[in-house]
Amino acid sequence: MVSKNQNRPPLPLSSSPPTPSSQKLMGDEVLVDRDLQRVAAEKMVGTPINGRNRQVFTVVNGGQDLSPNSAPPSNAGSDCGIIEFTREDVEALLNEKAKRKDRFNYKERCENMVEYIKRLKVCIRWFQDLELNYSLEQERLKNSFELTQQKCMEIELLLKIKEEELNSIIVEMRRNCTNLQEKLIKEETEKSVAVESLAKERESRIEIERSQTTLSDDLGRAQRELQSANQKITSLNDMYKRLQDYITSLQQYNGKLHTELSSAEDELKRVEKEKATAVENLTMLRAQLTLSMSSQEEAVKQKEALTSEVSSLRGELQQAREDRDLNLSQVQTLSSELAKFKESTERSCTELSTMTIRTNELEAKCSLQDNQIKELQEKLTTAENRVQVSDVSAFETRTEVEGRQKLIEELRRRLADAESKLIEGEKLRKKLHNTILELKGNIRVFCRVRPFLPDESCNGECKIISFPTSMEAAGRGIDLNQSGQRYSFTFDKVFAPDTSQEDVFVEISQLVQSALDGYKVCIFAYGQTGSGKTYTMMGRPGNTGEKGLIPRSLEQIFQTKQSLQSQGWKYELQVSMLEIYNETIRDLLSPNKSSLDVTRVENGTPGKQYSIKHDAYGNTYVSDLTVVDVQSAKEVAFLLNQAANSRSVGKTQMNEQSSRSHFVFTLRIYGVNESTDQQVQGVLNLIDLAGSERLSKSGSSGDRLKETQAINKSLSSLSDVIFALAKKEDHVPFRNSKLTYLLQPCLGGDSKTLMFVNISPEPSSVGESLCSLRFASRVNACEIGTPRRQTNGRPIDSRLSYF
Ligand SMILES: Nc1ncnc2c1ncn2[C@@H]1O[C@H](COP(=O)(O)OP(=O)(O)OP(=O)(O)O)[C@@H](O)[C@H]1O
Repeated sequence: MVSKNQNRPPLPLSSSPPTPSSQKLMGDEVLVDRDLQRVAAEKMVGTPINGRNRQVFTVVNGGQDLSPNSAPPSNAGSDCGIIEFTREDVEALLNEKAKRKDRFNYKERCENMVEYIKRLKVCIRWFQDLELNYSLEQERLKNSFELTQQKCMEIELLLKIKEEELNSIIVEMRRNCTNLQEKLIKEETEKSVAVESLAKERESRIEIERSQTTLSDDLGRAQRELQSANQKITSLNDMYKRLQDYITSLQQYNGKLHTELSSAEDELKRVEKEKATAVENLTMLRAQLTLSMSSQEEAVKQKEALTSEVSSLRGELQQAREDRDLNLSQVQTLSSELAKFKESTERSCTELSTMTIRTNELEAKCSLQDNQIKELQEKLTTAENRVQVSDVSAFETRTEVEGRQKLIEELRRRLADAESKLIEGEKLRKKLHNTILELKGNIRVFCRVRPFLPDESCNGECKIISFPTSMEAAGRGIDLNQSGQRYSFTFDKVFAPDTSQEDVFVEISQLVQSALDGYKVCIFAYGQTGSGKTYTMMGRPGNTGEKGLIPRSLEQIFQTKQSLQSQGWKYELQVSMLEIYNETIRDLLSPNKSSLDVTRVENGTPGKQYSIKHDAYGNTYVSDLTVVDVQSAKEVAFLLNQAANSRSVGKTQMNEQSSRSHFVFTLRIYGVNESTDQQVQGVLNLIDLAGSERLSKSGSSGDRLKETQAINKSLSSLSDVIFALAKKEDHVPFRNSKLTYLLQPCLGGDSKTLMFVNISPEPSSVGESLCSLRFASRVNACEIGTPRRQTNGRPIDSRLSYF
């Protein structure tokens, strides 16, 4: 019964209660048997307890089948080896019947019972061990159940989240589904439409097939055209390459110009140095020449004195010779007389002695005269020697003077050469500078400082403006001193207060010439009130020496027009003048004076409203503007006078006659060369802007205040445009004011533009001057593109074209 057999088959699952026979047989032990049987059955084989099967352990233990033989290992009988019981063993033990030979042999019966009890005890111990193992296993399973439950909860939570996610996905998908359904419906409608159109297309296809034949012919023709177009493309490509080469050569030319410029500058420096040395030499030679001239004059004087002395000595000598000859003849006469007397010695001794005395006297006189003659001859020789010496020295001086005169001539020639080279070099420098600027595409800026006016006084201490003298900055730099702080600026040219109107014009004459060559040229003057804008542009009325740029430009244009006639050029010139006053355009040449007053109402409608328009070719039009054909500078002068009388001027704190508007003078030039069939179309715009001062400075009120506000608005629009251009912004606010809209072609590209920034030297204007210089400096840095020459035909209605 007690078995050590491990391979014994496991106890079958059974919950059958102990048979009644065993109950009967066992008597009071039946209870024990039944309990043991139940406990063994329950604990060993997982018999349902309280009707519940312990199947759950199977699940908890990961699907491990909890078969009866999977019972925890038992230690039963560990003190006497491993004793294991099977169900049959236990049942056999419980069902074991007492073997009794003698029913009343209680001893035997007792022994049997003891034996049986022992076995039962072993079995019970086995059961107890088993129970202990089971309780341990139960504990372990409980723990793992809790763990699993926790995991379950987590999984449930995850599942919940997942479910929510899935729900939202489902909602989204449902929405998508609805959309798709809608799309489907739409597609279906489209499809039906498409089907319809397909039918139509089929019909049209038949139609097309019919026309295909025609098209095939066309295709053949088009292919031929394509071939010729391809040829054109090839030739255009060639041209493109040629243009590329041309650009490269232009770039090289530019580089060459740069090197030439630097070499010209070097040459200029060298020539300047040579000039300085030549001038120095010349001064030295001049001094020497004056010295030698004075010494020559002295020598000539000496020579004259000596000559007169020599002639007087010669006279004296002649006299002495004559005396001597006379004396000699007397001596001869006396000698002959002596001979006669000697012959007649006898005749008179007294006479002889007298005669001897006389002869002696005469001989003594003769020898005296001989001595005198000798003396005079000596004197003559000395005088002649001196004359010879002075002649030699005079000759020497003359040759020296001639040599020096030759040297002076040579130096003068070299100086003239150097000066002409200098002028040529300067011209070349200007030309190269112009070319570089044109290539750079910048707006050029000239700065002009006006002199102090008679009613303004300033001693050296309050000098706020100075001009640097260094080689690089000379003529181009200006320094402004504000409360001890120095601000330096450099422009294309800086004109000091003593620069004449003519000198200023010389600098812009080339630009004016460009207008005749077919360029759009725009020159405008910017600066605070009273800084000299009108003086620069128009000059001082009634003083021809102080004519401004506008009259001078026109004179030059008419002169050049005249001289170009011999080359076959014929020009037509048209003038228009307008002003922008309080953001309104006024036609200054309008024969109808009322048109100047835009606020005036005629026949129920207000005065003319001029509008600005730009076409695709960069031409600007001002509707209804008066354009006058002009033939001479005088005619223009007359028109300028007429316009000046119509201008809006007023008195401000800063200027007696202050321009309260922007004045725009336009000269349109249309040129044809009949011999070469060339055409050019240039425009010259000369603009005198209104003063740029702040309200506080202008001391304006009432109408003046309104004017100043309008001026400031348009000038600030101008600066906005300039800054937008400088920053290369996509949007440039040209339309913000009439002025900027009118100037759009000049500021936005195409044209050669020059700005004068006029500066007042007054210390009280230092703030305004600084603002003007800063603005001008930004303008100088502003790139507007490369100017283009306009050589096409005139616009359809050229009389409307403005810029
Ligand atoms: N370079 C100069 N040489 C001599 N006088 C000058 C010079 N520049 C300006 N002036 C004189 O200064 C005064 C003011 O000049 P102007 O009227 O030209 O200034 P403005 O800038 O046009 O002023 P506004 O904006 O008020 O019209 C005038 O009397 C003018 O003759």
